[in-house]
Amino acid sequence: KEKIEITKEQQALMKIILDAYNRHQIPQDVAKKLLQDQYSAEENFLLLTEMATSQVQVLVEFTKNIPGFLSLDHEDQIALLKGSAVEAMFLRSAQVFSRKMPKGHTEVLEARIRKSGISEEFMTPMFNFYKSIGELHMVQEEQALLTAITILTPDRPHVKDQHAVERLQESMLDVLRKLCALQHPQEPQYFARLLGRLTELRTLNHYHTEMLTSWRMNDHKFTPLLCEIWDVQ
Ligand SMILES: N#Cc1ccccc1NC(=O)[C@H](C1CCCCC1)n1c(-c2ccc(Cl)cc2)nc2cc(F)c(F)cc21
Repeated sequence: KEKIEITKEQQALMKIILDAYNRHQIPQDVAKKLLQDQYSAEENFLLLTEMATSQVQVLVEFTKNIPGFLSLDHEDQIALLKGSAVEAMFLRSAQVFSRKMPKGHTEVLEARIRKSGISEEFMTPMFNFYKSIGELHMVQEEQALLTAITILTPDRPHVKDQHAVERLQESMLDVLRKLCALQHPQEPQYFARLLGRLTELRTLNHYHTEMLTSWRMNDHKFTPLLCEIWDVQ
C-alpha cells in the first residue's frame, strides 16, 4: 500500500487555493432568495444576470490567487477566464444546489428553478449534473481545486502557450489526486469520478447560450461583462 504524502509545498498550495475560494464567494445567497419567494421569469432572469456578473468578478479575483497564473501570457489569462466562466458558474450553482439543506428545501429549490423561465429541454442535463455533483459529497478543498482545475484547462479557444497552462493544471491535479485518496480511501475511483464531472460540465457549456436566449420572456438584457463572457447579443 503506497504511502500517499502531500508535500509541504502542496499543503501551502491547497491553503492558498482554499482561502481564495472562500474569500471570493458571492455575498448574497441566491438559494435563500429562491426559497423565500417565487419570482417572475423576468425577475429570475435579472437575478441570474446579476449573479453571473458578480460571479465573473469573483472568478477573476480567485484566479489571480492561483500560484503561477499571473506569470502566464496576459492574453492567455483572458482566454482561460473567458473559456471557463460559464463552467465555473454551473459548478458553483451545482455546489449551491447540493449543499446540505433542511428537509424539503432542495425540492422547493428545484421546483423554483424549474419554473424560473429556463426552457424545459435544458432541465434534465442541468439537474443530472447538479445531482451527480451532489452524490460526490465534495469537501471544500476538493471544490476549490476542481474550480481551479476547470479554469486551468489548456485547450480553451485562443490559448497560445498550452504547455504553460498544462504545467499549472497538473500541479493542481496532483494535489487533488492525493487529497481524494486521503479523503475517500475506500473509493479508489473517486478521483476519476470527480474528473468525469468536468466532462459533463463541458456539455452544459454548449447549452448555455440557448438556455439564456430561450428564457421564457422577450427582450433579454445582458450586462456588458456578460456580453463579453457569454456569446450573446
Ligand atoms: N447558485 C448560484 C449561482 C452563483 C453564481 C452564478 C450563478 C448562479 N446561479 C443562479 O443564480 C441560477 C438561478 C438564477 C435565478 C433563477 C433560477 C436560477 N441558478 C442556476 C442556473 C444558472 C445558470 C443557468 Cl443558464 C440556469 C440556471 N442553477 C442554480 C442552482 C441552484 F441551486 C441555485 F440556488 C441557483 C441556480
